Amino acid sequence: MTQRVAVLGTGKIGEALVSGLLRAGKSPADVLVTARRPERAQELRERHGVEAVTNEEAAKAADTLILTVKPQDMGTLLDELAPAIPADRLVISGAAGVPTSWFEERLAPGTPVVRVMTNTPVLVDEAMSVISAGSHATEEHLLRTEEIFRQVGKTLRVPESQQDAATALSGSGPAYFFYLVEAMTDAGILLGLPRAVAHDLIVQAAVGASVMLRDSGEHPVKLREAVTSPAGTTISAIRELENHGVRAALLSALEAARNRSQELASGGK
Ligand SMILES: NC(=O)C1=CN([C@@H]2O[C@H](COP(=O)(O)OP(=O)(O)OC[C@H]3O[C@@H](n4cnc5c(N)ncnc54)[C@H](OP(=O)(O)O)[C@@H]3O)[C@@H](O)[C@H]2O)C=CC1
Ligand SMILES: O=C(O)[C@@H]1CCC=N1
Repeated sequence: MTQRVAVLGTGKIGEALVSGLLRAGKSPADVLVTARRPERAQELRERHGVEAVTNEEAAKAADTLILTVKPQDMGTLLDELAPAIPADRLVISGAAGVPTSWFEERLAPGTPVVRVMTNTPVLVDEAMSVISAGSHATEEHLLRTEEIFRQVGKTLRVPESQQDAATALSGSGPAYFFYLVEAMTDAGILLGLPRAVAHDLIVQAAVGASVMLRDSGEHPVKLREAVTSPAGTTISAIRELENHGVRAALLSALEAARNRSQELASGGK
């Protein structure tokens, strides 16, 4: 990877990506960042040894521009940036909801745009980055995008029509697991365990279950059945989950996340 990459709007996801690229061996000289507050720019310089520049300077100096501001801030960023972006730059949007056509309408004709939905496991090189091409993005642009995001985990190409669903499952996905761990740790407290013990037990159960899901090749139903003994403890818990409509709640929750992603299509509020 010899090209220069700029991350514009280096917040949580942008910084996680920068740190991942540097961990993977990219030279700090080939990574530019932008921030809207001077103290944030200074923090990024000190933490990562990268150059913090203005959005306009980034657009001139980098071949690949990765936009990681919030969807609601994308309009302001594009107003400032669009006139400064040469049409040969690859523009990658990391924002939820906003379609590639929205960028294409604002950028010079023919500018290649790729939409990527990654997730916070970028921080531990276990991200899933879901990638879709805009109408001017070629195979070369997709390969360049995959090369960047492969440094921090897995990548998957999907048609852009699937991006809002992918955002609901994968972009937001880690939050659901953190929420479950938090709730199950509380349950441990209810059962009289010290918080630290409850936390360690649930986190290790989550890690073990995740590795089995990824590596065993077994369907999750089979894995769950193997835990569920006749007249045992697990089925007693599962009955309560079913009584409380947890499966239905998950269907509704992910549908709501998909719907919210659709609402963000125009940099929604
Ligand atoms: N968090 C997540 O799990 C995921 C987030 N995303 C997407 O990533 C994007 C960023 O999310 P996240 O990292 O959580 O948000 P953050 O608010 O942490 O990061 C956005 C950053 O952009 C900065 N910013 C805003 N406007 C400008 C501008 N005009 N010029 C320069 N910098 C600017 C903000 O500055 P300031 O610090 O001053 O607010 C902030 O630091 C969103 O579009 C989101 O949809 C995608 C996948 C997962
Ligand atoms: O909650 C959000 O809108 C962002 C996008 C996916 C994960 N976090």
